[in-house]
Amino acid sequence: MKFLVAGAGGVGGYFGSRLDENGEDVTFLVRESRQNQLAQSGMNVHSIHGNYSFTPKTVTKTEGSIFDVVLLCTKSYQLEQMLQDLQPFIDKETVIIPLLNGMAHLEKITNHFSREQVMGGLVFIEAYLSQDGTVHQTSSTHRMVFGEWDGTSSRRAEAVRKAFEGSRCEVKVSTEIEKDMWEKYLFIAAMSGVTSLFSQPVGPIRELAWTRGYLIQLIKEMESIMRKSGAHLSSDIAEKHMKTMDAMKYEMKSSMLRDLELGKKTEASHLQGILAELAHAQGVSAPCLQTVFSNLQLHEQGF
Ligand SMILES: NC(=O)C1=CN([C@@H]2O[C@H](COP(=O)(O)OP(=O)(O)OC[C@H]3O[C@@H](n4cnc5c(N)ncnc54)[C@H](OP(=O)(O)O)[C@@H]3O)[C@@H](O)[C@H]2O)C=CC1
Ligand SMILES: CC(C)(CO)C(=O)C(=O)O
Repeated sequence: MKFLVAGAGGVGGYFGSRLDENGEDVTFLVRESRQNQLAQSGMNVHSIHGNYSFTPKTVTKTEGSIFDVVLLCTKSYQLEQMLQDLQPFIDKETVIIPLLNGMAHLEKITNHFSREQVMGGLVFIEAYLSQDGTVHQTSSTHRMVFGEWDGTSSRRAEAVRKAFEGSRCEVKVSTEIEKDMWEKYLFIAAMSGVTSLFSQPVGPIRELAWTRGYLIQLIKEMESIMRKSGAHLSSDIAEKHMKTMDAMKYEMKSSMLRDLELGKKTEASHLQGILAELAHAQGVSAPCLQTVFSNLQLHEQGF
């Protein structure tokens, strides 16, 4: 099975490297500057689950050949360019597994290719690239979840699962991938929202009564907006997410907060922005969400 990892950043670099370490045929679709960096220094993963370094196979958008599976690992604001760049590597048998946070990317991908070619996917991990191109992986959780929209256990899903079997990361096929994605979306939109608003990791926020209360209210607002839009979420999802945040390491940051600290663009429109639009369309007031999103918009405008 030939894997193409589209985007060799934190997520793509980590899961692609674990596949390579597991003896699979992995190639990274990168831009020229990352290709040069990888040719010179190799792919280096520094992880609490074990380091791994190797010389990866890379391609740029001009060097097309067909792949069996694409792990799509860009930021949401890079997606449209990536979908165009991916075209030469994909035929109708290729399966695409997007690992982005959120939900809004799905329509763009299925419009560009087709719904049959796309499975649902998500990751729970803290991973990022440092300046020298090293992939740092710092969370105890390093899980990828994916699956068919109708929940069936297809041959292609099983083949992907098998490729990861025995690797150092955790990979699971879900029978409810759409629900899993909405639930992760709720989690990350709230967690990235509060960590960015208060410029703090999750620890101090969950421990101060006022900020904890704010986080709980934000989750409730977002949950209600999602349910009104037709999302199926577990009845106790808010409590489950608070439990997860309580169990996270004190210093755990969202990738959005890390991006803000580096003055980088964020996925705010894709995560909180879409929810703010839905709230507006539903005619509901969502003051915590609006504050979180306004904060992110001000950052994007350079304030
Ligand atoms: N990092 C994390 O811990 C987690 C991230 N996620 C989600 O995963 C997704 C990816 O995040 P993350 O890995 O952190 O992002 P990164 O910015 O670390 O990685 C994205 C990579 O994609 C590359 N890229 C973008 N467009 C192209 C293109 N057209 N051709 C080739 N390469 C391209 C970028 O390269 P370049 O530098 O050249 O732009 C970059 O290396 C996001 O949606 C995020 O929300 C989910 C859970 C955890
Ligand atoms: C919170 C975390 C690390 C959990 O996977 C995440 O999804 C992100 O920061 O984008």
